[in-house]
Amino acid sequence: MAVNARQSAPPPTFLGAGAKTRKKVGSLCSSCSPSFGSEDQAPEFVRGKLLSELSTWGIGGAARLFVEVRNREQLVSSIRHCREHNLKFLALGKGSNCLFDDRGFDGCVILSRINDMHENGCGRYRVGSGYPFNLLGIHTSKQGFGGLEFASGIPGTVGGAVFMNAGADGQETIEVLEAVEFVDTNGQTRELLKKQGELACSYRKSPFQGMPDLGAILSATFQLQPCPLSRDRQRDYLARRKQTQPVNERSAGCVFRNPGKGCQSAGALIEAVGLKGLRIGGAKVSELHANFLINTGGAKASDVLSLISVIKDRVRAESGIQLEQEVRYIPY
Ligand SMILES: NC(=O)C1=CN([C@@H]2O[C@H](COP(=O)(O)OP(=O)(O)OC[C@H]3O[C@@H](n4cnc5c(N)ncnc54)[C@H](OP(=O)(O)O)[C@@H]3O)[C@@H](O)[C@H]2O)C=CC1
Ligand SMILES: C=C(O[C@H]1[C@H](O)[C@@H](CO)O[C@H](OP(=O)(O)OP(=O)(O)OC[C@H]2O[C@@H](n3ccc(=O)[nH]c3=O)[C@H](O)[C@@H]2O)[C@@H]1NC(C)=O)C(=O)O
Repeated sequence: MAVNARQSAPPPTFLGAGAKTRKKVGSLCSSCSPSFGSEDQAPEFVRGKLLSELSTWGIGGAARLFVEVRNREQLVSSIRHCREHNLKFLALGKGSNCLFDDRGFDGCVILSRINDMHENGCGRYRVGSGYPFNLLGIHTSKQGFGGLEFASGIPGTVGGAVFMNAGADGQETIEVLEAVEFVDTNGQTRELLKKQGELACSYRKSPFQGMPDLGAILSATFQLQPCPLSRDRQRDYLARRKQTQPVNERSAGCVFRNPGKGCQSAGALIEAVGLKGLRIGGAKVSELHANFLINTGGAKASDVLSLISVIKDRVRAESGIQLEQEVRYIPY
């Protein structure tokens, strides 16, 4: 699935010539960063950041512009800045579900590192979009609250998990999600509430995918229930994951969605057509779990895309099933 970055438009003129090296190009202009307490808090835009450093696959060329935001004001201001300069942008978490193009991204990558957490002691957690999802799974399970045990092995952020409606081990993010706060492309903050029916999700789908005026997710509120078995369950899920998935290799988790009821899982289908271990360039189908494609070193996005194409063709030819990608390909 190719992803359209938000607000496709010509690059801004203030950037000057593209640089190969990481180089600061300046902070937000004063007209679009009204709410900072001090200059020190203004996010710094960096030119030429290598996206291979920001994706679990370790693949991708340079971003035209990159900014890391650590609080809501910085995120809102960064989005307003992109809008004012007609700059396309995308929001990024841990890059565990993205395939960046070998040429990079001709826009601004906004990395959320908004890590605040507020808990009420009764299973309600309001967490910033950059909070690591795996840590949230461990933290909540240790505190005896159930519902996010599955998260402890997921290498993404809260923002990415909400956006993808992450799931594993029979649990899904939506089941315990109460509210999501986001900023739209005009820089306005808004909230969607589950009790109002505004968070309808299905398998790996959330209302945020395809939302035309989504800027970026700011925070999510989860309501969990007391569960004495939560910590044991979380440990069991993690142990099983380590046995069945190549967790120590460079991947982006499962590449294909499972086809659905009555069908085998995508991994089983790929194994059945004999493609485990198939290699194109530096990319390889995992020997442990065939729905994982590994960067064995120096893999290009084009290697991964070729492997995806071969897998789809072979599975369709031999089983009649059309596999669909779960990972998001981000074109230049
Ligand atoms: N079940 C499993 O074992 C695994 C699951 N995963 C899944 O992948 C997810 C990836 O998380 P993560 O690595 O953080 O995501 P990524 O950084 O890979 O981003 C994936 C997409 O999510 C969107 N996104 C990320 N953060 C935000 C945000 N703050 N606001 C709005 N959109 C956002 C972006 O959409 P856009 O491009 O439109 O801006 C982006 O393309 C996990 O949470 C999980 O769902 C990954 C690995 C293993
Ligand atoms: C990895 C991801 O999520 C994973 C999640 O971690 C696990 C655990 O709950 O369940 C899903 O995998 P999955 O359907 O392959 O689950 P598994 O339990 O590993 O395998 C299902 C069945 O397929 C078989 N299988 C799996 C892989 C393989 O190479 N060969 C094979 O035969 C397994 O033996 C099992 O009988 C999610 N994948 C999808 C696409 O839904 C991800 O989202 O990135």
